[in-house]
Amino acid sequence: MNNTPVKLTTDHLANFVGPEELAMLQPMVTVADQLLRSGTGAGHDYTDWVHLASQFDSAELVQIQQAAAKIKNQSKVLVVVGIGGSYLGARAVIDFLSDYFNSAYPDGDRDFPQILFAGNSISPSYLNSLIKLIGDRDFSVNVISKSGTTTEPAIAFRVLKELLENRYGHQAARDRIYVTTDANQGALKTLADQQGYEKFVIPAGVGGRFSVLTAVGLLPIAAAGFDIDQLLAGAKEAENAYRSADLSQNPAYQYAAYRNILYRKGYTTELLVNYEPTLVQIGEWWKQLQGESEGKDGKGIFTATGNFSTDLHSFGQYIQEGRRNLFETVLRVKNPVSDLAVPTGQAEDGLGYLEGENLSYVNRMASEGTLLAHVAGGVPNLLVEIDKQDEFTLGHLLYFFEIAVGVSGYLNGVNPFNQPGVEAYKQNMFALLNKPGYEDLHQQFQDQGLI
Ligand SMILES: O=P(O)(O)OC[C@H]1O[C@](O)(CO)[C@@H](O)[C@@H]1O
Repeated sequence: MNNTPVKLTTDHLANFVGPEELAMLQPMVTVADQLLRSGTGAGHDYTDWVHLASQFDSAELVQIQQAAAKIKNQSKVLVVVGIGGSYLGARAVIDFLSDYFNSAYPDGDRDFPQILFAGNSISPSYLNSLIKLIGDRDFSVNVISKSGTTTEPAIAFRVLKELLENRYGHQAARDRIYVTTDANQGALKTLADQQGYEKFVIPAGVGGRFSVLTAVGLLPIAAAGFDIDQLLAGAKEAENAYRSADLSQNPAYQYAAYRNILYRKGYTTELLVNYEPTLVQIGEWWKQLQGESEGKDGKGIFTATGNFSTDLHSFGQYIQEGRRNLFETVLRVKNPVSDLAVPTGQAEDGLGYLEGENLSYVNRMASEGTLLAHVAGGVPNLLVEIDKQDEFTLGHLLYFFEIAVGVSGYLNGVNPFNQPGVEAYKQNMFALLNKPGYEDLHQQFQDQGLI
């Protein structure tokens, strides 16, 4: 267990959680584990992600690799169209593994297509800017939607499809469109069948927020030039590492259990904190994973992110001295991708004490200092440390959070695999837009003078 590339440290909880409290949760964790793994818990139809990596269909993997190679040959840009779980995982992985300014380099300096994301908002300015950025470069589109009916990606896809067809003609445009959707249903599936687009399947038993290790994430990640075999290998190792229901043997379950203990003590907001901007999108992925899985039935930890040390200069004051309902999970990279020393011989700036020190060391001391200050200020801290930023480690880390939230949801007595609350805004939006089928609500809004 100690050799895993993801390490959970809970020492800093000593002031907040008694030594016996974790053990007291063991019976509940055992039940939650059984619910999850035996397929008898609420939402059990959506738990196929538990064994995705170890049971991945090798023929599908080949299809993904071939499509990625084809995209590389045909295009300088791949636009990934999707929202929520249909883009957050790919974006998180690609950001985590990429050079910071990869996207800003000229095409000639990039070995793989530039990956752009669309359909994750309804902003017309964003879409116009994206089209401007594509310019006259060759591009392909991977449209991803499990339901095949989500409004945001559907609009973006319609726009980009038209752009492709205008540029390449109807026939050649088809060859640049890759569809990832449900195997049997949805408007996108129907369209893909009619038009003969290359199709990838989101397994029925895997919800959007758990789909990063399906074609949803793997095709864009492979197209960006990253090693999806290693990503899956890391997740597969994690399947094994976190299979025990025994809390003392399972750090992912410990994470779930400590969160539950803290939540019941009134620590109702969790910040996932990073000290490396390449982790920002991991935080975005994690927010959906946790938020949609746990925030229901009037319950659940509210999840947010802290991008440090940047945010220490914005809401750091609140964390240190504001309302005491926060806890932090610090996600730290032990060995950064590259290092840089503070230059020597410049006396005036007051940095003499740092001369020659590596920034990784300074960054680590910033994280240690912050952790000590926040704990002293009444903010419980958990630490999740990863060795390095590579595909294998990331695959392991993604699974760590997934399996933890599955158990965590059951511990809190909710169905971790549905998201009924997301429909509320959609209903209102459809009624306001006068979508067929929403006439009654449209009328109500009209009567209230809202439209
Ligand atoms: O893949 P789809 O069906 O377009 O859904 C995108 C996202 O929208 C949600 O269904 C919420 O509406 C998420 O759960 C999901 O990840």
